[in-house]
Amino acid sequence: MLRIAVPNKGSLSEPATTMLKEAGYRTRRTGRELVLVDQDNDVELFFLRPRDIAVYVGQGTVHAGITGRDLLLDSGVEALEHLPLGFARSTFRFAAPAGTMRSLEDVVGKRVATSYDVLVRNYLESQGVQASTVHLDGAVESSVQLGVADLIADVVETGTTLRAAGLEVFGEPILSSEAVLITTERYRDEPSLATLVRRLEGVMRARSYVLIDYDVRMNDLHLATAITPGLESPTVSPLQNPDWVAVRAMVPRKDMNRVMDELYEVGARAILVSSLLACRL
Ligand SMILES: Nc1ncnc2c1ncn2[C@@H]1O[C@H](COP(=O)(O)OP(=O)(O)OP(=O)(O)O)[C@@H](O)[C@H]1O
Ligand SMILES: O=P(O)(O)OC[C@H]1O[C@H](OP(=O)(O)OP(=O)(O)O)[C@H](O)[C@@H]1O
Ligand SMILES: [Mg+2]
Repeated sequence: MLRIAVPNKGSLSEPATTMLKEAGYRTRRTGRELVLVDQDNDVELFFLRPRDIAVYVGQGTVHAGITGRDLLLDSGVEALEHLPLGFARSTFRFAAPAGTMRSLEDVVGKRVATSYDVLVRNYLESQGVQASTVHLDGAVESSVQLGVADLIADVVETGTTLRAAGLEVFGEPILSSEAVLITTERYRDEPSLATLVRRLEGVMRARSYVLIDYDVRMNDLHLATAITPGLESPTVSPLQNPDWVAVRAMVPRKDMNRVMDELYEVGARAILVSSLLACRL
């Protein structure tokens, strides 16, 4: 039975559970359930702290897990990033009181507060910068004002937390992070893991594509299908009126409105867009 570690708290927890649910797995009924056996899918889900997931996976006690790329790198564990999952996207950055620091050179000899000490120390070392780190569990943004550090290195999504603390990012991003499915060399080729991966990929595809249907005059078909080439080739079906055909194709969700405008321009009508529930391509 495939054992999968799932974040039980924090920013990763809810989207990870939603994604597994969309991939057809059972979800826990209460936040207190620690283990869930999903007999139908032959998997066991372990709800663990996001920070600990790389450790469990690295030890081989679970076959795979969902965590953040930043947490994986900070764990120092030799687990593999198997599949990026496209949610909980963030950057990991240095920040200091507005206007005080511009580049990495300004970090030399300073105290950097962070919850990700290993990640930060490795980065500083790779850049040849000598500085010390101060470990804090969270709310790192307050550390400068409270005098325990000169700058911070932390997760930044919208930047709202930084601004509220009077801080400003500087220098290059240390890392771009998102949720990732991790495993180890030992289990990477397990068939049951491949099934999980295919299902998660199916969810991501279903989220990033929409299905578009429209009718178009036979004479304009080549113009319309050039706009919606689909993945392999669009489906073209006859209509009762022999001058018209119906077309169905997949379109990237982000392009949906532009594609509808362009189709309308070339004479397509009855343009319908629907969401996909799941897909296997
Ligand atoms: N605002 C955010 N936007 C996107 N991802 C985030 C955000 N905050 C944290 N993350 C991601 O969540 C993971 C951190 O997990 P963590 O358990 O620390 O979540 P959390 O929301 O910080 O919860 P808590 O602080 O309550 O433990 C990291 O991969 C991090 O990049
Ligand atoms: O750029 P923003 O959109 O403001 O998001 C980034 C903030 O979100 C996370 O904090 P969280 O709420 O998890 O609190 P924590 O510091 O206690 O982990 C992260 O540690 C940043 O503080
Ligand atoms: Mg946090």
